[in-house]
Amino acid sequence: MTSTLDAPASAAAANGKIPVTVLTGYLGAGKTTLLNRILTEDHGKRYAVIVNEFGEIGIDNDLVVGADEDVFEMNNGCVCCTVRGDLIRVVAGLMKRQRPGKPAFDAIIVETTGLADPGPVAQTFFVDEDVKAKTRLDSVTALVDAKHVMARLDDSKEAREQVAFADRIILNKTDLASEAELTAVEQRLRKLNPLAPITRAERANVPLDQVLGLHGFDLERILDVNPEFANPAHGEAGHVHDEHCGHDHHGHDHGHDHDHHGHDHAHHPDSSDGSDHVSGSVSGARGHDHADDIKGISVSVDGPLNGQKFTAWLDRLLGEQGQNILRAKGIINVEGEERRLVFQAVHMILEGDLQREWGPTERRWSRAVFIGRDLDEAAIRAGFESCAA
Ligand SMILES: Nc1nc2c(ncn2[C@@H]2O[C@H](COP(=O)(O)OP(=O)(O)OP(=O)(O)O)[C@@H](O)[C@H]2O)c(=O)[nH]1
Repeated sequence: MTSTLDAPASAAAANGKIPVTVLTGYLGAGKTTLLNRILTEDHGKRYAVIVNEFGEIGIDNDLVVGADEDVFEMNNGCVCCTVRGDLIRVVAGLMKRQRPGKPAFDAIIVETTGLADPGPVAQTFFVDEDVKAKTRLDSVTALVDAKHVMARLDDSKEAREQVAFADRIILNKTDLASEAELTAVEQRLRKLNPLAPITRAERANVPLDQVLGLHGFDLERILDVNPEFANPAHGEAGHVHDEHCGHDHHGHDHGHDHDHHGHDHAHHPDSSDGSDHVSGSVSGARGHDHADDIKGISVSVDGPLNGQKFTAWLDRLLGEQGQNILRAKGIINVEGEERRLVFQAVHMILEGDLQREWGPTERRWSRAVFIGRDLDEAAIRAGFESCAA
C-alpha cells in the first residue's frame, strides 16, 4: 500500500503540473461528443486527448475531431492489466513535447473505454513517480446517459463503478428523458455517489469549467468543492435546497462560504450529526436498491479523533478492503492539532495532509465518506467512531 498520510506538503498541489481529467462514462454516454466540444471550442488552450480504445482497432480516434497530433491512442484489450504501462508511456511522450515558454499542453484529457473501471487510470497519477512529477490528477468526470443509465446501473458493475468513482457527474441526453425520470436518475446517482455534483447536459453542453480545472483531487479542496457531502439528495428528508442543488439549471457555480455552509447543515434538524442521512438514503427503501452493491457511506463524529488510532484504523481498513473501496475522502479533526487533516484514497493508495487551521466559527467535526462495493457499513461506522478521542 502506498501511504503518505504523514506527508508534510500536499502532493496534489498544483505546482505548475499539467492537470489531467479522466473522462469516463458507459458506452454511448456522450464522451466523444464532449471531447469534440473541448477540442473545437474557442478557448485558446491546447489540450491533449488520450483515447483508450477497447479492442485492437481504433475507431474513437477517428471520431474525435481536431488536430491529429493532439489525440493519442492506447490500444489495450484489457484495461485493468495494461492501462497503466500504456498510459505512463503516452504521458511521458507528451511531456517531451515543447511549447515556447509554456508546458506542452494546458491540460490532458484521458478518455477511458466505456467498459473500464476508472480506478487503475486514476491510480496511475499517484503511483508512477515520473508521471506524478509532471502531472496532477484534476478530476474524474463521469458522463451518464439519462435515458439508459437506469438499466445500465442494474446490469453493469462498470457503470456503477464509474458513477461511484466520479468527482463530477454529467447527466447527458436530458432531451431524451422526462423531468420525473431525470429526478429519479439523480436520486439513484446520489445514492451511489453522495459526493459528486451532478450537472445536466444536452449534447454534453456543459461549461468547460465544470469539466476541466475542478481540482477534484486536490486535497486542499476536497469536500469544499463537494458541498453536497452533508446534504441528503433531492426528494429525501432533510435535503437543503441551495445553489449547489443537482437540479440547478443556472449552469454556474456560485462562490460560497464553506464555513458557513457547514453550519447550515449542522443546524438542520435532520443533519445534526451528518452521519445518517446519506447512508440512510443508500439503504432506504425507495425503489432502486436491488442491484446497487456499490454504495456511499458517510460517517462523522462530532468532535476530535485520536490521530494515531484513526491512522491505524484507516491503514488497516484500506489494507484489508482496499480492493472494494473505490474512493474515500475525509476531513478529520485531530485531537491536539489546530489544522484539519484531509485525506483521500483510491483503492489502497492513501494520501493525506494537515492543511489550513480550523476557522474560529467552523464546526470542528470529523467526517469521511467511503464509496465502494460490498462494504460493511456498520463495521465502518463503528470503526470510525471508535477513533473518537
Ligand atoms: N439525443 C441525444 N443524443 C446525444 C446526446 N449526446 C450525444 N448524443 C449521441 O449519442 C451517440 C453516442 O455519443 P458519443 O459521444 O459517441 O458517446 P461515447 O460515450 O463516446 O460512446 P463510446 O465511444 O461508444 O463509449 C451519438 O450518436 C451522439 O450524437 C444528447 O444529449 N442527446
